[in-house]
Amino acid sequence: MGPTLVLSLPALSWHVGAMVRFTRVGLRYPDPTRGGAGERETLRDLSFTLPQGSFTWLTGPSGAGKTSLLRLMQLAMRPTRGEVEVLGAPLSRAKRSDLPKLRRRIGAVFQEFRLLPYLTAFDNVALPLRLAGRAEASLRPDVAEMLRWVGLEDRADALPQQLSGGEQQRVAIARAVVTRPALLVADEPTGNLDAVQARRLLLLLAEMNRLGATVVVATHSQELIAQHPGHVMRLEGGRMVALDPWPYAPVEELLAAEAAPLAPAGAIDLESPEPEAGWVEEVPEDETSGEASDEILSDAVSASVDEAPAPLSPDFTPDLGIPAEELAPPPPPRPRRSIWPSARPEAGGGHG
Ligand SMILES: Nc1ncnc2c1ncn2[C@@H]1O[C@H](COP(=O)(O)OP(=O)(O)OP(=O)(O)O)[C@@H](O)[C@H]1O
Repeated sequence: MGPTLVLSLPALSWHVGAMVRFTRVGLRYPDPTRGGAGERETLRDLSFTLPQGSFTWLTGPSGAGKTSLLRLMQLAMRPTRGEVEVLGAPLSRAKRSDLPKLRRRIGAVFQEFRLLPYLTAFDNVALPLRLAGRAEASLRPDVAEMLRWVGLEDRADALPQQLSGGEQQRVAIARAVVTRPALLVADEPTGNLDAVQARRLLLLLAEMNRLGATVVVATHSQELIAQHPGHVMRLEGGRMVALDPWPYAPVEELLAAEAAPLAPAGAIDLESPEPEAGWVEEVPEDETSGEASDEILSDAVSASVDEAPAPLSPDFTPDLGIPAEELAPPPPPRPRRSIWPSARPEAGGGHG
């Protein structure tokens, strides 16, 4: 037998491109009682790169800054200092008008589910596809497929208020992934789920990753982390204290970042009213009213669906120790257009 070439997947991933790059990022929330000046930095001096196609667990104690970090990755707010680059676009140079387009390629699941209360589960999941202009006939099977994946096929007609917290969370997850985002960020996505549903969700995230999405999941659950290989980034007090198993930013890059001048807080060149440091442009808590919410939601959750995708792999059977009877079988292959890509986009060389 000839010599075997062993490639480090993280190294390979690095060469195919960065999905997320933070360079000396700091975040300080404005304190309205102090004229907008923040009391303390929530995130401090974060520098790392997440390669395309990687799967990263984000962990750390409550208040460490995990949600804040995910919101920066989702482009829901800008940092107080440093540079955030997502999907190849440096936020400091992005125009405000560019942000919705970028955000459409990012799927996000946060602890507040932000479902539209007047839409059924089906319509909540279908919304980003409709906003992206998908024809009704083609989107219906995809939405049904997603609802099956999250185990809610028989609750498609229920309104959010008729669903349990865990069911609402699963609708939010289905909505985040139905658009096949290039980057998927999830904040405690199993927080309201029982063990079986949590494992099903993990299968879904793993499948998304296998199909090319870069996935970042914040969780307190070491049990969840142990169930799926991924890189582990640990935050404490807004600082990164552990990067396992490989350094996210090459040394040369960190050194270059040290030498480069930092963008001062507030210097980001966005069109129209300059936001305050920690500016947040996101879906409001109260989404009880119509069109305006839809418009905002379109930025928050919709994604372009301009490629002809293939179905979830029918032979997808990751071994997570789940009894077969606990899992509904993955949907059978169908000779139709579906939401899933046939190959990893842009040669994503992930791992996981
Ligand atoms: N909008 C905000 N305004 C002011 N301070 C905030 C805001 N959001 C978060 N913080 C503060 O920033 C710090 C980090 O919060 P964050 O939610 O990012 O942490 P976390 O690690 O996700 O916590 P948890 O695990 O409890 O969800 C906390 O001290 C929190 O109080």
